[in-house]
Amino acid sequence: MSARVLAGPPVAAALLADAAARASRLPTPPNLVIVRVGDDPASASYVRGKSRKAGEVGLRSTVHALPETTSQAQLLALIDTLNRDDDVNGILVQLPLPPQIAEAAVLHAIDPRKDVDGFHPLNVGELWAGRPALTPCTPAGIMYLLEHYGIPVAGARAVIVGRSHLVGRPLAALLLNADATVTVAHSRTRDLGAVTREADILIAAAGRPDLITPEMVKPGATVIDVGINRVLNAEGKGHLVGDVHPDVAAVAGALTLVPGGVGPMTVAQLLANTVRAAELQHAAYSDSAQTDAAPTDAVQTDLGVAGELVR
Ligand SMILES: Nc1nc(=O)c2c([nH]1)NC[C@@H]1CN(c3ccc(C(=O)N[C@@H](CCC(=O)O)C(=O)O)cc3)C=[N+]21
Repeated sequence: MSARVLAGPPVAAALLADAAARASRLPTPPNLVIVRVGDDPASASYVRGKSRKAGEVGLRSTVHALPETTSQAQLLALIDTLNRDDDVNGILVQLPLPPQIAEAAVLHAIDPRKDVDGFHPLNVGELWAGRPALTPCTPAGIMYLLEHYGIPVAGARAVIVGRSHLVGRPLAALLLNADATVTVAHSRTRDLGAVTREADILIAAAGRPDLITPEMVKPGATVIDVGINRVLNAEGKGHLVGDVHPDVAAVAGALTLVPGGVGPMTVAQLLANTVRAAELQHAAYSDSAQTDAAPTDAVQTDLGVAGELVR
């Protein structure tokens, strides 16, 4: 292997340390609520990881594990309760959802100020308008990783393979906002290799093992592997592989591995987003407490109320 390995865990640790420091400056530890529907073991395992990390950096977190048979109305009712609860700063509904629940209805229902996944259409729109507030965790984590390792983005040719709402689309917006020249390729792209060979930064986010082979990579390029594919090895044991063939390491200048690359960044960014959401909520409340405060004798009362709501 000749490529430099862009390891995720140490960078995730830096992001988490920053989130923990910011959390400690808030009047109360930020509170993340994770909702998971059904019993997909992978989902359960990711959610456990997110919740454990939250505790490690001084955040509060609660997991609601709902049965596979949960109706859309039941899930929307829970989201409504969480939206109204001032003690909840962030809400994440783990995807995918069972077929009786329309994903779009759920993502529309989450209060955009508590949308730590950045999937609400308001946050998606702000991102594409270049005014991001809460941005999707995997793409934001990738941007942090690139910056941490000093990979130049402005002016670079970036090619993303995959156009999902979780990764490909929002990452295209973030790279564009950071002045890259962005191409989004997908399953219908003609001559994929010709497109990917243009990339200074190649992002594989298609969910297909070994999709990116060495001849598809420009020598010296940075390759970011977002694939999370569970495959069986010769002994029938399950393990995790990305979308990038291992031999790409001989051609690329730098690359991430799976596991140990983008995954840990996703979790760290989720907690950073939760702290960000809490900061924005507290700031919005202090602003309105200042502007709404009536002069003279009413001030004391308003501050008292503020003190109570902010906790
Ligand atoms: N609303 C929502 N938001 C998400 O952010 C979201 C989601 N739904 N659904 C599923 C995907 C997947 N995802 C991962 C998070 C961490 C790792 C991770 O930590 N991976 C470790 C290995 C974990 C292992 O060994 O299983 C690594 O790559 O090193 C992977 C995948 C978040 N997702």
